[in-house]
Amino acid sequence: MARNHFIEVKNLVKNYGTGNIKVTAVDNVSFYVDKGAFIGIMGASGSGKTTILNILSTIDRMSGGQVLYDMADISQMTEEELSDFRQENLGFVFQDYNLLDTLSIEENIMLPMALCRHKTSKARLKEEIESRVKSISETLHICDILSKFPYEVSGGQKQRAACARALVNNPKLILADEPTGALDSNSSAMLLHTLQIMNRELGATILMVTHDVFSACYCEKILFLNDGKICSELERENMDKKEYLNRILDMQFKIGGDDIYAE
Ligand SMILES: Nc1ncnc2c1ncn2[C@@H]1O[C@H](COP(=O)(O)OP(=O)(O)OP(=O)(O)O)[C@@H](O)[C@H]1O
Repeated sequence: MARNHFIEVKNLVKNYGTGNIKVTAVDNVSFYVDKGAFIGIMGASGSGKTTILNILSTIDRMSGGQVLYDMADISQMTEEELSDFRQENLGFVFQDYNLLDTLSIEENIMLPMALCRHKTSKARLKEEIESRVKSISETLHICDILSKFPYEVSGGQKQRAACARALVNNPKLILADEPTGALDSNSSAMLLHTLQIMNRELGATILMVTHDVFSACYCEKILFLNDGKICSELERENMDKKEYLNRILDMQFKIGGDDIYAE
């Protein structure tokens, strides 16, 4: 069944600085993300991956072009509208988890819902929050650590808690920036599996920046960036994992993405 374009990025430009010190971090980039897709962005350091993610997350403003979410142009929104938009539509997973050490895991997960300006009554909101935290924690297998504090749990558990927090508001889009960057291989695999559950079972659209080919294998499509431009795209289609992995490695080698072939 055909899916709707959920995000449309049209001729996106981002410049930092001015005059002689102007850096074009994103140079006329266009792409789309379908509802329910799991898309990866890869490219060498400095190629503009995080800048694109920051613009899509509305944290950073674009210099030119358009970003449409379900046809709504975010460049036309006021700060207040952007803040509501973020809270209602987006979930974030970063490399460094961003959990607050003074709150328990459960309180960390609840935070976005508590901050959301809900129209429901306080009693109803409490009920809603508790049932949502319970169901997400079950899905992500973290029920047994809810009362602990972030410093009392492992990196992988922290990252799953961060995923739960990203998902608690039922966001339409999860933006993940190097989510496995600080994890060992077991925790990485668990986190990627978690993202897959978010995508397949909970219906979230995912856009993930990664340097890691094994993480990229989880994406149905990968955009490769070079010097602020999309230089190539790769879709998994019917490829098996090994073939997909090899194609990603080849593409990285071609664009000089990482020193994976270095001696
Ligand atoms: N706030 C800023 N001010 C000036 N230049 C910036 C700023 N942020 C990013 N840049 C520049 O924009 C370019 C793209 O940076 P960006 O962080 O998006 O790359 P990246 O692909 O995410 O890199 P990495 O993989 O190392 O995180 C780089 O040349 C970077 O130096």
